[in-house]
Amino acid sequence: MSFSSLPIIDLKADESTIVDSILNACSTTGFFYIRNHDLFNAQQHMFELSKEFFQLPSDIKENYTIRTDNHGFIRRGKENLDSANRKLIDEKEAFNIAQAVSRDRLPALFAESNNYEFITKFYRDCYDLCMKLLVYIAKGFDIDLDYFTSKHKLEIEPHNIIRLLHYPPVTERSDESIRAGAHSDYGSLTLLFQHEHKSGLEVLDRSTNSWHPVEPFDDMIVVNFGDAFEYWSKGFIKSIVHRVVMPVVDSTKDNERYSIAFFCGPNDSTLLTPIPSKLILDRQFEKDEHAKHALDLDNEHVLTAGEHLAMRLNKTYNY
Ligand SMILES: O=C(O)CCC(=O)C(=O)O
Ligand SMILES: [Fe+2]
Repeated sequence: MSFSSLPIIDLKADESTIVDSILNACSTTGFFYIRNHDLFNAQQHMFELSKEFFQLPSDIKENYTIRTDNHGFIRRGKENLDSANRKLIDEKEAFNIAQAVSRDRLPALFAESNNYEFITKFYRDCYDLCMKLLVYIAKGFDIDLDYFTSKHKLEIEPHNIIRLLHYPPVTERSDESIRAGAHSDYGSLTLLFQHEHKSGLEVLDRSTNSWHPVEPFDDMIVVNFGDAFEYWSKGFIKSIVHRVVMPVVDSTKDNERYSIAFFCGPNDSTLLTPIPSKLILDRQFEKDEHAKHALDLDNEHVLTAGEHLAMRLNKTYNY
């Protein structure tokens, strides 16, 4: 398994194969594809809704501007995912849908009964898939099977976000912009749905400082680990740095891109302390440049997932 051919995990394989291959992905790339999931039709419908939403006039979209609860619309130019590089502006717009948000915080398109019901079900399916993966990961680390799932309780305060992303067409390429700046995700797991085979996503191999493209297979979900796992595993699992680069401009090819991310995050009070696994018992946390920048490792006080999330969001948005 390597960055030039990211691991593919087949959810229809037998359990021990899945557990072994996820553990292998954990210790190598931190990014993998999953195949044979049941979300393809739902994902296509979610993309249709997303396209309809982003076609609305800006003033309507801006009625739902993001607030500190991380729910709402993020206009083009508002977000800078690479908080270490303030000059690069992200050429994208996004809509974050917080779980269990009240209907009046949703645009009419998403609040409409059938669509609301559909989005609620899509949410639940993405959450359930993440919980399934968390059980496999716990098995791989030989710890209690509910070790991770018990930190993602829906009835406390769910920290899951569906994020619809739209990267508008590009007619001129500029070195001053990027589609999504280099960053790691802040929670535990991310599911990323790609669409119409539009590429641009790249992952960083932190050991060699080299970028590798992630091929867009629409029928496979890309999964990556977020910062919580780097803390929990003392860096055995890396929260992988990724970005979306500008497309090559070719007037014969449409380069508009849509993607959808499902960010799964632990409950606020979850401690970011090492998991009780023999696999990492004697491990020393490697503090490379990214870990120093994104994680608060020199602090004596043990961070909670809520504190970490607040710190990362503050660096990303200026509300
Ligand atoms: O659009 C993509 O492919 C990636 C988006 C992403 O990494 C993010 O929003 O965190
Ligand atoms: Fe990301």
